[in-house]
Amino acid sequence: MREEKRIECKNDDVKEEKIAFEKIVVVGYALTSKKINSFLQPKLLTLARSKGISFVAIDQSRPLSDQGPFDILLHKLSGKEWRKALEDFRQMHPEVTVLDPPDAIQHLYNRQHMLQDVADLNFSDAYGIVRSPRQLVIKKDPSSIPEAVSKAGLILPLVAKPLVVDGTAKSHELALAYDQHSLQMLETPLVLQEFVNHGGILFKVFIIGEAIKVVRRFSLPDVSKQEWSKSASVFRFPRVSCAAATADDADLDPSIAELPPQLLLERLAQELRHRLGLHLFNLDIIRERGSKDRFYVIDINYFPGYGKIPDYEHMFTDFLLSLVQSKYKTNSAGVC
Ligand SMILES: Nc1ncnc2c1ncn2[C@@H]1O[C@H](COP(=O)(O)OP(=O)(O)OP(=O)(O)O)[C@@H](O)[C@H]1O
Ligand SMILES: O=P(O)(O)O[C@H]1[C@H](O)[C@@H](O)[C@H](OP(=O)(O)O)[C@@H](OP(=O)(O)O)[C@H]1O
Ligand SMILES: [Mg+2]
Ligand SMILES: [Mg+2]
Repeated sequence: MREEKRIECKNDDVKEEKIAFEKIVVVGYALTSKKINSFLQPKLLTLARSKGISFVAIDQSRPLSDQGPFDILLHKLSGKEWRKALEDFRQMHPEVTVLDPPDAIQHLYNRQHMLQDVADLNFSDAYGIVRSPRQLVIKKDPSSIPEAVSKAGLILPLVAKPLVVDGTAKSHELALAYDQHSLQMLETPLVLQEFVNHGGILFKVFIIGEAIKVVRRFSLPDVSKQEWSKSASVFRFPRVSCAAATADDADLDPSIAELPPQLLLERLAQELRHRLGLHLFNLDIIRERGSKDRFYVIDINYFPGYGKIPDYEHMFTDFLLSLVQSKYKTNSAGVC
C-alpha cells in the first residue's frame, strides 16, 4: 500500500484541529551509484519530502513487479536485460509513469540516430533556425573513410565521435580530423560530423518536462581555414564542455555569449520532447560564428547532470508533481 501522509492543520482563529490526508508520490529509482551521488543530493531529498514525494531505491536483484507500488519510475541503467524487465513492467503497469521509455532512450545512445529528429524538424521561426551538422557514419574499414568523406562532400575539419554512447569514458573520446589522409587513423564505428565554428562557447539546454534551463560552457575554439589547411593530423580530446568548463561568469564577446532566444528554445524543446518521446534530456547547442540566429544541435544526452544546475531540486520536484497531477486529471476526466 502506498503510504499516506498525515497533516495536522491548526487554525489559530477557531482553535480547531483538522486532519487531512495527502497521497505521497512514490518515485522508484534505478540509477548507478555515480548518478545517485550527483542527483539525489540532500537538498533534493529534503525538498521532495516537504512536498510529499518519496524516493525509493529499486532492488535490481528482485523482480520489479514485486516492488512498489510506484507512481513514477526513474531510471538510467544500461543492459538488455534491464531494458526487457522495464518494458515488461511498463506493459503490466500502465498506471506507473516510467521516465522514460527504454526504446526512446536507446535512440539517443546511437549518434547516427540521435540528431535525426533535429534534422527532420528543420526548425525555423522568427528567432532563428536550428539544424544539425552534416554527418556520415562509418561502421567498418577505416581505410575507406577518405573516399567516403569526399563522396559525401563533407567539408574538413571533421569531428569524429564514437557511434555508440554507452556510458563509458571511451564513448566520449572525440577527435578533430584536419586532413583527408589522417582520417584513416580513426577508430570505427564512428560518426564524422562537420565542425562548425562557434566562438568556443556552447549552450547546454537542460530539459525537465516543460521546464528548461540554459548554461554556457567553454567548447572547442574556432578553426581557421589557414590553420586546418596546414595541419595534417588528428587531434584527440576528451570531455571539453564538462561542468568544470562553465563559462557563465566569463567575460565574453556578447555576440558569442548571448543565449539563444528563450522562445526559440522553448519551442524547440517542446518539439523535440514530443518527437523523442522523452522528458529528461539536454541539448548541446552552438551558434554559427558570424551569425546571430543560426544554431546547431550537436549532441543530445539522456538524464544529464541535473545536480549541477543551481535550484534543480525545485525544477525536478515541480516536474514530478505536475506528472502526477496531469495523470489525476486524465483519470478523473469524464467521471461524474
Ligand atoms: N559539430 C561540431 N562542431 C563544433 N564543435 C563540436 C561539434 N561536435 C562536438 N563539438 C565539440 O566537442 C564537444 C563534445 O562533443 P559532443 O557533445 O558531441 O560529445 P559528448 O561526448 O557526447 O559530450 P557530453 O559530455 O555532452 O555527452 C562539444 O562540447 C563541443 O565542444
Ligand atoms: O554535467 P554534464 O555536462 O551534463 O555531463 C553529464 C553527462 O552528459 C551525463 O551523461 C552524465 O551522466 P551519466 O554518468 O549517468 O552518463 C553526467 O554525470 P553526473 O550525473 O554524475 O554529473 C554528467 O557527466
Ligand atoms: Mg555534449
Ligand atoms: Mg553526449
